[in-house]
Amino acid sequence: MVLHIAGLEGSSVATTLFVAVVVLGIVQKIVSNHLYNKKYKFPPRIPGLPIVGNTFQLPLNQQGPWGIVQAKKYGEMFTCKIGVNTWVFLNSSRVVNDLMEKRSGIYSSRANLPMTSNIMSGGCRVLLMQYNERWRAIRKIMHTILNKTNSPTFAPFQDLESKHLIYEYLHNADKLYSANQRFANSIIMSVVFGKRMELDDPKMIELFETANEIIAAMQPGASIADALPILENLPKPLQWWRPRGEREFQKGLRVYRREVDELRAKIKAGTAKDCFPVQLLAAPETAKLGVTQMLFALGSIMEAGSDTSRMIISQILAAAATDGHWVKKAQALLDEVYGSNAERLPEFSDRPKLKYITAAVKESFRWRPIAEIGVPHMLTEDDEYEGYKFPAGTLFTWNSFNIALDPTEYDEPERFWPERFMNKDVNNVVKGHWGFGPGRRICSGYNVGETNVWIALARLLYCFDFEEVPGEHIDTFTSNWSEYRWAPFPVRIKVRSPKHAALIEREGKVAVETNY
Ligand code: HEM
Repeated sequence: MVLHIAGLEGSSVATTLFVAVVVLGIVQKIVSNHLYNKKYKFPPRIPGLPIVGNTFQLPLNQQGPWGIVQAKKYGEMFTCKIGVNTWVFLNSSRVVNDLMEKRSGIYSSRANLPMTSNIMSGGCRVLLMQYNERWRAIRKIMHTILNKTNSPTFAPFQDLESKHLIYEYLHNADKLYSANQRFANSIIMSVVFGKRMELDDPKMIELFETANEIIAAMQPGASIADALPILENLPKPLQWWRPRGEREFQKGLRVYRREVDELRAKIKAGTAKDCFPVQLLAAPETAKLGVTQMLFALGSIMEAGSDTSRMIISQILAAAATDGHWVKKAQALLDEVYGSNAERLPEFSDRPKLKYITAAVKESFRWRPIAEIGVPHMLTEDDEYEGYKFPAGTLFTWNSFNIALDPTEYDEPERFWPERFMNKDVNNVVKGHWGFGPGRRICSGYNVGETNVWIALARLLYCFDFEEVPGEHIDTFTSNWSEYRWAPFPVRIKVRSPKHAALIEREGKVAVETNY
């Protein structure tokens, strides 16, 4: 027997080891499941298959509509099993508020993702980190860049880039998806690295590719190692998913490091000001956390800061083209403040007079949430709620699409209807919707995201009308907002008058020609 094993090919040994690990895992799971079911009590479960549970029932795309169907069937909460994890979906604001918001001290960690977090991100991507000291240190650093008191740092870049944006809409309307990307990316690159981005810049495309790789890998069932973390105990050479993960990690690191190196070279040549990354990399925290961690912190800001704002702007265009009633109202208000003969562009300083625009921006965070079924948070201690008993390690997510489109939560929820946010909380960016997530894991960049979208929307609506292309209806439930290589939907854009066109030329040209 010993001789026989010694004589086997390497691949047979791998298979034997793999089968042994899986069988051991299954036996262990059956025993622990029995004890677990006796001790804990969960909301209704979606029936699934043995071992894999509901892993392959959750679609990779269009998860929002799936979440709605399940919530209709099972009520305010339901449970499913994805990989080895138990997920509880929270389907109303009431339960999200009670658990993920009010008890966020214990509802704020993340699942163990051996592939996506440990290998592809080297454990350094803030979005995927467990709730621990490292996460706190990185959130603190991000806060110093992204907090509201830093708005004056962002405002001049948002002003410049949104002028550039309307210029692109006037001259390159067929590439507006690319213009939206450039706008969002260039703001964050200007603040963090002191440089602007060009339309279709290959470096920007590479950044979007890195971000998209991670989002795809995070989807439940996308990676066997994340679905069955026990596989991470296999010897490294037998982890067949590892080389791909390590390649992705190196690619991300190269993309982030390139920006820092470029900046350092400019500083050495005296062509750039000292700015945030250089101070950060020289700071004592960096020595503690390591250079790779700091590069990933900067990378996360670049990725998260660009992708989200451009998707929301895309959604607003779709909302404007498919339902013009709110556009007319917004344009009437903009005309009241700036005149209908296009003498000057909307400005941040007029925000108090433009509450309807602020409400429209809030509505864009609610309307078709980009994190369709939320982003799961892991419970770190056993907890009890309304007769249920949850063990530490359970994942909780806010069923975002379902809540946003539930008529018991919002009147006429399918409509893009800014009026719903015309109340005393209009200026509270996060109140009244879950677009930025709940509790302590709430999006770090919501102030920057909100102001990006605000200035873009005010200027786009003042200057342009948006219409559907005849015969090509935009389906706002199924459009792929994350598409960055081509337009996610067809839309017709018309400048409102020759005077508006002249204003865009005047202001936009200067912006396009500004270089630093
Ligand atoms: C404009 C629209 C934006 C939307 C709709 C959005 C949405 C979200 C959501 C849903 C999460 C997950 C929250 C959770 O797990 O509870 C998140 C996390 C995050 N967002 Fe945003 N975001 C936006 C803009 C931004 C911007 C502009 C930045 C940075 C410049 C940013 C940086 C981050 C980071 C770093 C995290 C990870 C937080 C953590 O896990 O601790 N986001 N965002």
